[in-house]
Amino acid sequence: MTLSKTERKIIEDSIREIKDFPKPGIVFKDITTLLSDKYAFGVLMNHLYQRYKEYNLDFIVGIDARGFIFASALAQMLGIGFVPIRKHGKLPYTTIGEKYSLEYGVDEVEIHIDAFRGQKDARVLLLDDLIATGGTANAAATLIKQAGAECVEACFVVTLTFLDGYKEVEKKTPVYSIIEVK
Ligand SMILES: O=P(O)(O)OC[C@H]1O[C@H](OP(=O)(O)OP(=O)(O)O)[C@H](O)[C@@H]1O
Ligand SMILES: Nc1ncnc2[nH]cnc12
Repeated sequence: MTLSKTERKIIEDSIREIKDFPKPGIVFKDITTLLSDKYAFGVLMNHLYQRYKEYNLDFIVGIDARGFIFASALAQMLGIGFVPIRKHGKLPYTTIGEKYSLEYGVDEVEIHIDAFRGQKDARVLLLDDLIATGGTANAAATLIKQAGAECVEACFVVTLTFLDGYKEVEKKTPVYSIIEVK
């Protein structure tokens, strides 16, 4: 299920760019303007539905916080479960954690140990709004495996291809990007 040039442009044009946020030199891709545009959000979610309905998925995993929006919506459309990967200290039950590098220092994401409800080799899609350095997505893919599931693909609405983050994730799992920023 391919996305037409027109559909891709509708999605691309709906994402606002904020220069120098959160710090000088960063061009922040603001997806709030995509979400509030019912047409663009619909084009995106319909494309994701058409693509992933054939994947025989069991769960969609979303990453805290922007990833939750797309992942939970898609899980409902596909009629399957949603699983959150959260920043350290936010999940209430027993967790597995994975540290990753940021520009300065380290951070950690976590998943509930029973996130996939005991289902052996559950087929999982990892979905996030954006991949930059790949630290977050890499850690998330590791956690999915450690929690006993198979990450069949990692999908990003926006991939910053001028950074190599996505290449690291591709070593573990296929990567699918809607918008590539060169
Ligand atoms: O590829 P990376 O360099 O790891 O960066 C990508 C991550 O950064 C953003 O989340 P952020 O941590 O800013 O959290 P938020 O969704 O709560 O804003 C984005 O939503 C990704 O999850
Ligand atoms: N340029 C960017 N825009 C939005 N979210 C980001 N997360 C990391 N880099 C980002």
